[in-house]
Amino acid sequence: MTALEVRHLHKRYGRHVAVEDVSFTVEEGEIFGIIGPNGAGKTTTVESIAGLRTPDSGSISVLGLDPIRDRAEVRERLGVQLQESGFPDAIRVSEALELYGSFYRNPADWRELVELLGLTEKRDTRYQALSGGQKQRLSIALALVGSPRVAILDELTTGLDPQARRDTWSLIERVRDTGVTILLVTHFMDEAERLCDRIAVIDGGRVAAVDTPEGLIARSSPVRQVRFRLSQPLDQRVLTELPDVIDVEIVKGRWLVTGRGQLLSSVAGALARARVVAEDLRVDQHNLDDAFVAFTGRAPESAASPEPQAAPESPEASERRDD
Ligand SMILES: Nc1ncnc2c1ncn2[C@@H]1O[C@H](COP(=O)(O)OP(=O)(O)OP(=O)(O)O)[C@@H](O)[C@H]1O
Repeated sequence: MTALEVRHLHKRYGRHVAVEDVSFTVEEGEIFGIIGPNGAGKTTTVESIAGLRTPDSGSISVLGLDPIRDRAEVRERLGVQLQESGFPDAIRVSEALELYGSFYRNPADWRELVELLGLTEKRDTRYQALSGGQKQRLSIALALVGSPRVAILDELTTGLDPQARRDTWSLIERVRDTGVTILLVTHFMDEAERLCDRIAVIDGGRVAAVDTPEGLIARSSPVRQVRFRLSQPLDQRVLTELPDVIDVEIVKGRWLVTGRGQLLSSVAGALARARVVAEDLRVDQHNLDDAFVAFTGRAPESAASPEPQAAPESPEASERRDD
């Protein structure tokens, strides 16, 4: 079943067009990523899905509901962790979870949530005394406290150290395993590649591509290279005549084979048939950073902000912030 459907979303702030034309669908149970340069319209898109912005045109469906018209129902089914939401310093972890839980018809058992998120020992700790990683985990717990079927996570691991980021990724996979569909906005290509089933690349308020991480990488760069040395001489035609091979070069005894498709297995098969052994074999791997550059013309902005401030929108705070 389709969890989210965005069709031709268009949103402007005054005369400035933030989202020109964005369409995508997210299936239930997916972790769906949104990546793109600063100012591309990612946050405006997810805030529109959450009912915090009113689109100028286009349509949005959240589990078959309209975020503006069916606001109360959508709020019950959609958990939101957005960028730069404030949270009172003195509130304790358990108090925050109980308070937020009280806003929903079917709140999750917050004790189970603190356990899922590794915060059991911090349940009586005040917000101001939590580390960046613990604040982030609390903000995820708060986004999940209403037992949502869909969760929006915006800049999930910005400001976290590498270990805390990896811990958060495992946690998100555990949350998905409980059946929650996740829409993830991220600046980190490693995060998107590791977590997302599919990704939309948004650039200049439009969708540049939607695909699996592997699909985006392959589409952005169908050409691959294999490098190796050979212990015995080999007639170059053994490789140049392979259908996947575009070019073969030998530089200082090192073979460099450029090609498409299943290049590595084609080359390995040909070498095995010729009974020569490749040494020091390397495959030049493209990754999502390369795909990002190919689709947007810019390098990904992955600089983390020093102080994570994320906390989810409370239902009160999430009154529509329309301009
Ligand atoms: N409330 C607002 N009023 C006016 N312009 C806005 C407002 N919010 C965002 N914008 C502008 O709309 C465009 C899209 O912003 P948005 O925050 O959706 O992009 P983004 O892709 O999430 O960017 P980032 O990665 O930097 O968070 C930007 O040019 C931004 O400056």
